[in-house]
Amino acid sequence: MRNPRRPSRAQQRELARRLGPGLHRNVALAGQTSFKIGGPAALLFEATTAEALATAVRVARELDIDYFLLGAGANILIGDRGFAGLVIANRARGVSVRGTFVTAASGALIYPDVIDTAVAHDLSGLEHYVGIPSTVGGALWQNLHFLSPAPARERTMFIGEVLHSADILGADNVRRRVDVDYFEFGYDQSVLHGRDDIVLSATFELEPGHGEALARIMDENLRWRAERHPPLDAEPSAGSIFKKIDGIGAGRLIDEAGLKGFAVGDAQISPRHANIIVNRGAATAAEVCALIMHVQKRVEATTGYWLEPEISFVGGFAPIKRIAA
Ligand SMILES: NC(=O)C1=CN([C@@H]2O[C@H](COP(=O)(O)OP(=O)(O)OC[C@H]3O[C@@H](n4cnc5c(N)ncnc54)[C@H](OP(=O)(O)O)[C@@H]3O)[C@@H](O)[C@H]2O)C=CC1
Ligand SMILES: C=C(O[C@H]1[C@H](O)[C@@H](CO)O[C@H](OP(=O)(O)OP(=O)(O)OC[C@H]2O[C@@H](n3ccc(=O)[nH]c3=O)[C@H](O)[C@@H]2O)[C@@H]1NC(C)=O)C(=O)O
Repeated sequence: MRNPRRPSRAQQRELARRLGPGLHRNVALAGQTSFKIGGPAALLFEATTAEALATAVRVARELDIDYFLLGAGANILIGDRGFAGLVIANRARGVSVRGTFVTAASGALIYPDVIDTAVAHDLSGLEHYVGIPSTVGGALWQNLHFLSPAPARERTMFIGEVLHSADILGADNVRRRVDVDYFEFGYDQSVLHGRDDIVLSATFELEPGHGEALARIMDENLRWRAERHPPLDAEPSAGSIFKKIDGIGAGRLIDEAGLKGFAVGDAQISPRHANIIVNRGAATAAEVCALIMHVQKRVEATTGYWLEPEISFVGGFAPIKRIAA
């Protein structure tokens, strides 16, 4: 994304008039991301319903104000200079059940909001994604995935497999209902990457399940994550930093390059998982970027592969100090 522009006074006045309460100025963003990094938002609007979310996006577009839609902030790095435009924080979290269909507002957390509701109704299909920080909108954006249940764990399961339909605000500012095919899901991929559509709510079609079997899958998956990933509460991160290449995990390549534990300031390649950068306390976005560039060069030199970041970079970034190779 290009550096966002600061809205003029006239744009800010009109925005405040049309959005009313819920619009705040100069809001710290670091605490609203899983990385705990990044400067402030010049303007932030809290959307607590799908209607408020649609209105905020529509108004920002009509007033030509740069905006960013913030989900759980689990897959982004916000620059140290923050976001000079409007951040729309998606806090629309309602979830409802009708038969085997679960409908959730796009700001609902996959876990616990949606999974706990589904499991309480003995519905199966979403329990695989337990413990992953993501809103429903973020999950559709990236086609959230996890391994199939133990012991086989023979394939990757995708949230697109259980999506029935979604309500979106199209890039043309028109609300419509679309079915699963609209999203053109792939691995870490959906139509949303290339189109300015906003997911307002999603409906999942699940299967009747059994409480014990669902609980077993959730326990095993939580244990799998706890054994491999640094704990988010103690070691803030944005999950996997780099994409897989030709089915090869970036973690393996970074590990082979001998970079586990390597740090730039407080940004460190997790000693536990080489594809995760952890914030040891006061890491800046500039340090994370310097570390990312260092990893790219070292991995290319040792393996021939060029790693592409999997996370999104949001807002304004201070100049990055290069690390000597
Ligand atoms: N598999 C795993 O173990 C893990 C996976 N993740 C992934 O990280 C993401 C975390 O989601 P979350 O924290 O909520 O997202 P974020 O707040 O991190 O935003 C990430 C991107 O999602 C897009 N987005 C968010 N909400 C919507 C929406 N309602 N409609 C359209 N696009 C939206 C935005 O794209 P844009 O800029 O185009 O508006 C944004 O750039 C998920 O995709 C999840 O799959 C994260 C950690 C671990
Ligand atoms: C954590 C995320 O998603 C995760 C998701 O939770 C799990 C389970 O489905 O599969 C992927 O992780 P992953 O652990 O397979 O990540 P990769 O970095 O690709 O590493 C996998 C490979 O590297 C090896 N590996 C990993 C870490 C390490 O320190 N050393 C090492 O050798 C593993 O043994 C494995 O062979 C997703 N990551 C990506 C980039 O696809 C995320 O998106 O943020």
